Formats: sequence, structure tokens, C-alpha cells
Amino acid sequence: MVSIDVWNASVDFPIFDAKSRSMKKAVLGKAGGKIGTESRVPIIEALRDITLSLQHGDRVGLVGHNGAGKSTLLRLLAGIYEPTRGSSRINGRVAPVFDLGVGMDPEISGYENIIIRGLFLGMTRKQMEKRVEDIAEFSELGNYLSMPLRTYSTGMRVRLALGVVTSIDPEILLLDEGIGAVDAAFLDKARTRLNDLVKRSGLLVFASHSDEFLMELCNSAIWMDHGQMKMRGSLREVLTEYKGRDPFEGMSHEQLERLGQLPVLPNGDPA
Ligand SMILES: Nc1ncnc2c1ncn2[C@@H]1O[C@H](COP(=O)(O)OP(=O)(O)OP(=O)(O)O)[C@@H](O)[C@H]1O
Repeated sequence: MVSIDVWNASVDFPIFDAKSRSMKKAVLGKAGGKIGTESRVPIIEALRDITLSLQHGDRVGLVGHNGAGKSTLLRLLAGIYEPTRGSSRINGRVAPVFDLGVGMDPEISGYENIIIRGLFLGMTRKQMEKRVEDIAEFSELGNYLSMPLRTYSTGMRVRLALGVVTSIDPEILLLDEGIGAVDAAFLDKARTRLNDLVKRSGLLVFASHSDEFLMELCNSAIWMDHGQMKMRGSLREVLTEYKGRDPFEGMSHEQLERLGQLPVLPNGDPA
């Protein structure tokens, strides 16, 4: 069973090349992590004292203003960052999707990139070979797939990357919001695939500034603030507190049901 546990974890970034006097003068702004002033080298405390247990079936949205620590938390959950203090344990195969373009090679063809990107995301070559046709169809790139990636427009690269990302079978899916920056029309087409991807994955953590996306993919949320967990609860509770208004207000029963956001009765049935 997949799970991620984090105990009292902190992540610090020492800034060796900073002009420490001016850094030390820096106050804690609304955006950004806390800049520690005790040591000689300025330290950005990107995460502080995070304790968290995520289980199979969790679909967690990460919200918070710029620099609150969402991306750093995703990297900690992926095992990319080790905690500076505290500890973490990851059970399961992680697919970190932080940047759609990562792992793509401009000099090789679209077809070859499909395989390489899949390997990056924890799939095997055989598994990716079986998916090539489906990805080709979804991305609508036709003969371009035999051409080197450097001949693609930005939009074409995104189509390919999104096709690959939504074809994988992750146990733990960690999504950073870049995925929301995709061309709206194409994203509409990708929506069903994205939803299916999330359904297939055992555990999702998704950092996003988009209510719409969070509502579509997540049922619970964590509000990050200056590197700390300010609140954890249902998506509706957290968004209402974070935004100061209930984003679900005025939605019909059907809309809430479609989004899987109906409150659950004590017997486990939707209200
Ligand atoms: N590699 C790094 N080196 C130094 N500081 C970093 C590094 N990565 C993140 N930080 C700092 O850690 C803090 C948290 O950053 P993080 O990227 O996790 O925020 P975020 O919530 O994802 O922000 P956004 O919504 O803008 O993407 C910020 O103050 C940032 O400046």
C-alpha cells in the first residue's frame, strides 16, 4: 500500500553567495519563506516542522501564496530533498511531474522522447512502447513525431509532454502547477485524461493556484504559509479559509457530485 510519512521535517537552503548584511535586514514579507538570521550564512527556511501522513486514496491540494513552500514540500515528498532536520518515509513509486518539459531531449525525435520521458517517470521501455500509439493519437502531432523535438513549437512540445504524462501509471503522483499553464483549448481535451490519471494513481499531491483545478482533482487540502502547515482539512474548508469565501457556494448538487465534493455522511454515503 502506498504511503508517505513525514515527521517534524524542515528544509533549509543556506545562501552562501548572499550579501549577508542586506539579507539580514530583510523582513518577513508576505511572499517567500522565512530568512533565518542566527547563523553567519543566511538561511532560507523553506519548510519548518512538517508532520504529515498521506495514505492510498488521498487527493491532496497544496495551496498558499508565492514562496509558501508548496514546491519544496512536493520535492520533499518525492524524496528529491532530504529533510535538513526530521525524517520522512516514502512507500511507493513516485512520479514527480513538476515541469512538463523536463527530461525531453531537443535532438531526438518525438517518438524517442516519449520513451525517455516515460522512463523518467518510472515506467519501463516496454510499457512506454505499448503507449506510443495512444500518445501519438492524443497529441495530434502526426508525422512530426519522427522529427527532432527542436523543430516543435512550444504548444506542440506541451501536447507531447501532456500526452506522455497522462499515459503513465503512477503509484504516487506529485503534480506541480505548471500543468495548469497549458493552452486552455488543449487542456480541455486533456481534462478527461488528467482525471483518469489521477484516478489510476494511488496517491495525489497537487500544488496549484487554480480553484477550478483543485476542485476537479482533489478532495482535501493543505494550506502552506511561510514554510509551515497552517491548515489541513477538506478542500472546501481549506479553500474557504484561505480565500475568505466558499468557492463551492452556489454550485448545484449535480456539480458538487461530479466534482466528488459532496460531504460524506457518517455511514460513508455522500450527502
Ligand atoms: N533552491 C532554492 N534555493 C534557495 N531558496 C529556495 C530554493 N527553492 C525554494 N527556495 C525558497 O524557499 C521558499 C519556498 O519556495 P517554494 O518554491 O517551495 O514556494 P511555493 O509555495 O512553491 O511558491 P510558488 O507558488 O511561487 O511556486 C521561498 O522563500 C523560496 O525563495
